Amino acid sequence: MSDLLDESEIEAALKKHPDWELEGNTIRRTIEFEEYMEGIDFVNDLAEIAEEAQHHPDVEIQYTKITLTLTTHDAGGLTDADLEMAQRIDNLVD
Ligand SMILES: C[C@H](O)[C@H](O)[C@H]1CNC2=NC(N)=NC(=O)C2=N1
Repeated sequence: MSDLLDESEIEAALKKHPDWELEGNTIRRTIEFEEYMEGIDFVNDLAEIAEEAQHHPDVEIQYTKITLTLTTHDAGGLTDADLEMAQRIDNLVD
């Protein structure tokens, strides 16, 4: 089982990933796209990455606004797997 991150590790991670916010035992990022299908294409690209990593964000689609929520369900909170996926998502967006 992955080790849960402690408060200082989470604080450091959020400084490294300023587009993400702590929400309980998850981190969340919202991305606004110009067009609906741009967001859908992004979600499809992300799904490939998540499946390869076997670490899947929760995805909320609100027209052109995509909200991603990361937590490690098997561990009941945030782990390094979430930080690694947050970095991969940031790379995909940039
Ligand atoms: C067997 C499979 O690797 C596990 O169920 C994976 C799948 N994707 C996952 N995604 C997330 N976010 N948390 C998990 O604990 C998790 N576990």
